[in-house]
Formats: sequence, structure tokens, C-alpha cells
Amino acid sequence: MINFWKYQGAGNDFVMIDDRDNKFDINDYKKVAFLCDRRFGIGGDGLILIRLKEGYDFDMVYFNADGHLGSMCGNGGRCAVRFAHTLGLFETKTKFWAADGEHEAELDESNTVHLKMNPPGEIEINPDHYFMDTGSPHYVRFEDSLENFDTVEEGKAIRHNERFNEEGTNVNFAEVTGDQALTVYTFERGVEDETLACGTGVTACAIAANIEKGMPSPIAVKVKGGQLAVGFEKDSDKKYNNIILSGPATPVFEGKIDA
Ligand SMILES: N[C@@H](CCC[C@H](N)C(=O)O)C(=O)O
Repeated sequence: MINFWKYQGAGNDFVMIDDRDNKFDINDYKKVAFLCDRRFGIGGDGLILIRLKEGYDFDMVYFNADGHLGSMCGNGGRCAVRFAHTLGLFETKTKFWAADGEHEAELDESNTVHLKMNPPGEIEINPDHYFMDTGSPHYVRFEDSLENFDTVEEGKAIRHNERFNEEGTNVNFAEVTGDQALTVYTFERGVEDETLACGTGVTACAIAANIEKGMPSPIAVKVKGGQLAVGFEKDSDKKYNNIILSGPATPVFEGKIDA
């Protein structure tokens, strides 16, 4: 029997498990996929184990809905912070470990989680798209309008093109909606479908909007499941740092499941 909690951050939803005793078999991808299954299991875009790690408040172990260990998840990170807070692992500020290394975060009075993201490495600037790693790989393409846009069809075609087919990529489509505002739709690898929000994805889109459109920080990002914000600084070498992803992280329900 597994005790679980379900959280969502702007509609990107996760099964959360307190695994401080390291009992969960991280290689059991069939079990993770079952727990994330929306018909036969609990349902989620991913699953997160909260484990202990020396020198940190906790370790976030993230799996995609397909059951395989994933890279960094921004919305999952924000949900992990809120969950770790309910477990009593920190008070308002935390330092935790994730797939892409160390992260700091803060939970404010309105339960908004402000999560520091690691700077992207090399940013590929192509004629019609950007590609960068904001903890997870992200393809970003600007669209004049996202009205009636088919994220699944367009996203799937890019995710499975010759370049990305093997490793996969997350694919984001962004529309500029104001001086400091974007709307972003995302097709997620590992879920292999559109999700209602993607934290590492909106982070990549905010950086791309700064490069392509000179859009200043902070940038408000509307996603299908709500509202996120990305703040950043750019140094004299045009490197991005102090990148903060902010948004809600909400407990939905908790329960037990035979697995
Ligand atoms: N939803 C996530 C991104 C999750 C990572 C991704 N599916 C992958 O493994 O590439 C987010 O909020 O960042």
C-alpha cells in the first residue's frame, strides 16, 4: 500500500510520495506509469519522490508519466517545495536537490512558490526557433497567434523529427500578448501530450522573448492551467542568472493505493 498526495501547479499535476525511508524502487517504471495513469491509477503528468539528502532540506526525484526518470521539472519543483513544507522539512526558505543540481526556493504567505532555476547553458538561436536546456530540453517557437493552434499535432511532429526522436524534447509555442506578457502552450516529452503548464518551458520562453523581442523581466506567462511568472537578470556577457519561476502549487487530494 502506498500513501500518496496529489498536487498541481497551474494544472501541471503530480503524484507526490514521501519516500524519506527510500522504500520506493526507482527502477520500477511500470509502477510509476501505473500511478500516473489517469484511468487505472491516480493520474498525473509526473510523479515525485521526496527523499532526504545530506546538506539539503530534501531531494526531489522526478519521473515523467511514462514511468522513466525525468530531468528537472519547474512546476513539479514548486509542488515539491509546498509538499516538503507540509512535511515540516523547512519554514519559508529552502535549498533542495533535483536532477539538474541545487535549487533554492521560497514559499510566501499566499502559498506562491518562487523557485530559482539554474541558468541555461548554450542557447541555440535558429531562424525559426530557439533550443535550450533550462533543467530540461526545450524547443521554443514564436507564433503570431495561438488561437485555434493545434499544440499536440505541431508539438508531436517536432518532438519526433530526426533531431529529437531518440532523446526527445519538450516543445513550446509562445505568443507575445503584451510588453511583459506571453501565452505559452507546451507539448511535453515523457507525457507525450500537451500539458496545462510547464515551468522549465515557460522559463525557456521568457529567455527567448528577451533575446528575440527585448522583453524585460519580469514576464507574466499565461498557460492553459493558469498564470506563472519568470524573473531574471542578464549580465554584461549576456548570460542569464537569478532566474525565478513563480506560481501556485496546490494540494488536491491524498489517499492510499495498492501498488
Ligand atoms: N512539466 C515540467 C517539465 C518536465 C520535464 C519534461 N517532461 C522532461 O523530462 O523533459 C516542468 O514544469 O518543467
